[in-house]
Amino acid sequence: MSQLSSKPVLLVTGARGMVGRNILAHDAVKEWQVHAPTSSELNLCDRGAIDRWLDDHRPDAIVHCAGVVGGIHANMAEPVRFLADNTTMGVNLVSAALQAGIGTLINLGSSCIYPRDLGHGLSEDRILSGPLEPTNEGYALAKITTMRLCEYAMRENPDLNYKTLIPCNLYGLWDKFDPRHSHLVPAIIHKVHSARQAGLSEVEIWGDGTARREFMYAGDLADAVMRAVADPESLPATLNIGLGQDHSINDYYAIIAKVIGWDGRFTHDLTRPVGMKQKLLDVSAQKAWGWSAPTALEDGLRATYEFYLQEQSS
Ligand SMILES: NC(=O)C1=CN([C@@H]2O[C@H](COP(=O)(O)OP(=O)(O)OC[C@H]3O[C@@H](n4cnc5c(N)ncnc54)[C@H](OP(=O)(O)O)[C@@H]3O)[C@@H](O)[C@H]2O)C=CC1
Ligand SMILES: C[C@H]1O[C@H](OP(=O)(O)OP(=O)(O)OC[C@H]2O[C@@H](n3cnc4c(=O)[nH]c(N)nc43)[C@H](O)[C@@H]2O)[C@@H](O)[C@@H](O)C1=O
Repeated sequence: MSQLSSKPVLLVTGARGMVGRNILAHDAVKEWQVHAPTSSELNLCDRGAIDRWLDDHRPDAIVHCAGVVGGIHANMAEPVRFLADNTTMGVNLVSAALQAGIGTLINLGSSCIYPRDLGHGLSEDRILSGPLEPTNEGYALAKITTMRLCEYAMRENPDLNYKTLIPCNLYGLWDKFDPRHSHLVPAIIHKVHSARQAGLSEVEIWGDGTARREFMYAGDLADAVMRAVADPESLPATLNIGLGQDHSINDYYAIIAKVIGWDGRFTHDLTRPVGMKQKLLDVSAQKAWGWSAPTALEDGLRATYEFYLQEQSS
């Protein structure tokens, strides 16, 4: 507990990113004295910098949102960086937290850590039960390494709460709309909006559009994270955070076109990578934890498009 205030001290890494900014916008942060250093203020690839930061600020809890993150195109373009930087950040932070005696760390995994061929019913016990999806294998290996390090730390010291939340795909305010880095939803928003502005009647879909994805509103994940960090004892070591339902890529394009008000046609570029055909999380453990995501897809998409328009006009 910091001497300056009666509130517990919380470190949020990656706080300038989509999940981090949604966490900072969450009402529950007022219960904490929050520190949200940028990567230039605290480079998680520098273990010494983390040791010094933790010694100076003595946080009571850490939420780890930092990472090299991007869609299928970004993962395929930079496998070395996705593996090396994400592994280094995760191992540095968990090891430094251990050494500094930090009791609570909420780590963010990703549904891409599941075997590529399971499709649905992805329950936490299925991790490492089969080969990974090649298009994001490096990123998945980094996520699995950090998750396992948290579990091993708790095995050695049962008083620790180093817990991993495994979110499905995410979209929302402060997402990345640059096609070089974006995931599906921000990519569709950018492409369909640009087509409407340019008076184009066609938008191209990568692949045949039959792959399926489970996209959760990032503001809802932030709610799950803030509940987790306030009561880490209530969590299992690893917990899926998902919706329990998914849509096809074609559906996402059609729904977003309706939200934007564009009624053109779609074409399919079959030369583009499609990644996992499906990765629908099993949310039984999440239900037992007593949480579910409240935001309906169309409402979340509308809020995200409004944010995109504001960003475009600023
Ligand atoms: N987006 C998604 O669909 C999903 C994301 N996740 C996970 O959620 C977490 C957050 O993702 P998201 O918000 O989308 O990611 P973003 O790319 O939006 O944000 C990641 C942040 O990480 C920070 N960062 C990168 N490198 C370093 C470094 N060396 N040292 C310190 N900070 C660094 C960046 O900070 P700065 O801006 O200061 O450089 C950046 O803001 C990640 O762990 C991701 O794997 C899980 C499932 C789905
Ligand atoms: C979040 C999680 O999952 C990520 O993997 P992903 O789900 O495959 O990422 P994605 O959102 O970029 O693609 C979703 C699907 O959509 C199709 N698709 C169609 N048209 C566009 C399009 O225009 N852009 C993109 N990006 N995809 C498109 C695309 O072909 C694919 O089938 C990891 O990178 C990693 O970040 C991770 O942990």
